[in-house]
Amino acid sequence: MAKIELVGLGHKYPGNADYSLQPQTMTWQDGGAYALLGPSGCGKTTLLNIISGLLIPSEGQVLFDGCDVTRLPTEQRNIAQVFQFPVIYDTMTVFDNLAFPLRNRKLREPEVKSRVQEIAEILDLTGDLKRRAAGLSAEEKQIISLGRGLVRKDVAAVLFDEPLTVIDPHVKWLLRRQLKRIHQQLKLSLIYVTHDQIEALTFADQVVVMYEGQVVQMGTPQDLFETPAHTFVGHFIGSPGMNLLPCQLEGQSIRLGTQTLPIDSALAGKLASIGQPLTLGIRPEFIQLAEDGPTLDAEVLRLEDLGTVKLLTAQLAGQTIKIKLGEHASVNSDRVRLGFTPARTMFYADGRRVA
Ligand SMILES: Nc1ncnc2c1ncn2[C@@H]1O[C@H](COP(=O)(O)OP(=O)(O)OP(=O)(O)O)[C@@H](O)[C@H]1O
Repeated sequence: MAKIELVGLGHKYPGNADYSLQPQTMTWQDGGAYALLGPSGCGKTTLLNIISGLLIPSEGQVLFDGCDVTRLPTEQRNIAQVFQFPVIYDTMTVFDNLAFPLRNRKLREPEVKSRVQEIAEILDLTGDLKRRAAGLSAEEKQIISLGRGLVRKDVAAVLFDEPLTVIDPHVKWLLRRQLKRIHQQLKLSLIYVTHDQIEALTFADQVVVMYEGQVVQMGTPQDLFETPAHTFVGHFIGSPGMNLLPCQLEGQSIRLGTQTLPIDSALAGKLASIGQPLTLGIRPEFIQLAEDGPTLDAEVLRLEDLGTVKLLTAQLAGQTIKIKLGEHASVNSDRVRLGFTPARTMFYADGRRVA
């Protein structure tokens, strides 16, 4: 396993004026389970291909444990890859498919056997080891592809590119949990590309969120939920995402339309130094119906019962705002007073969190 460093790494495809990957520097720790998450076109595949060696970046370097591998071909990087669709040998048995990467590295047969058995057990393939791969479904073949990716202990990293695309939703859920267990047991460095936030949040210790060619936040699922570093993270993570409301600083208060919300003097001082248009960000989970204390008045648009929670949609300062309430909450008027939890109220300027 290796520590992976990206140093001033950026990429422009030939003929493109703009960066598909904005120049950036970051470190991916040895043994970490990382998910690379972002919408279509944000640059995930470009970054993964640079790490795997399929693409040479137009600038910057990739280091594996301090060694510059930027221009090394994939075969010389000592990585394993799992793609969207199965890559296995139909004529071989499941055992031989799993053993292939180990035999290729000239491991001794007793070691091959014990490692294949270990992986087969985790992926629930023990009963299938003697079967020929040709007779298996696409889903079963993809599980073997996962096993082939995970079977070597000596790889710098295992890279997954949307590996569960062909898998049925129920099995997907089980596999995500198994992958997490494999990571805990085997301590492999895993990088998992996905555009699905549930997949990223259940699999990874660290989620790397990409937006318009930039990593806008690398953090635990809890960090992304509680302190989004960018409005995109606030909006993209969570269901529904963070409420984002344009606002102005006015002395010791925040102005939202015709209403004001008092803030403490340290925060006011910090925001005064920003000198740019501000956006207040608050998750639907951190707004309450309030009777006293600082509140904001909002017009009720609708209240939906989602089973374990109720979702209130309201209008505040010309903006639609979402509030998650308890399952027994009721709203008996067309106006409500809302309290914002101060510690969960974030401020952004030009997309970035400033307080
Ligand atoms: N070979 C290429 N030549 C020119 N531009 C490219 C090439 N490959 C990707 N791009 C552009 O680079 C940007 C990032 O693409 P990339 O495929 O890395 O995004 P992605 O996040 O992986 O998207 P998806 O989830 O759809 O695969 C996009 O604007 C895309 O159009």
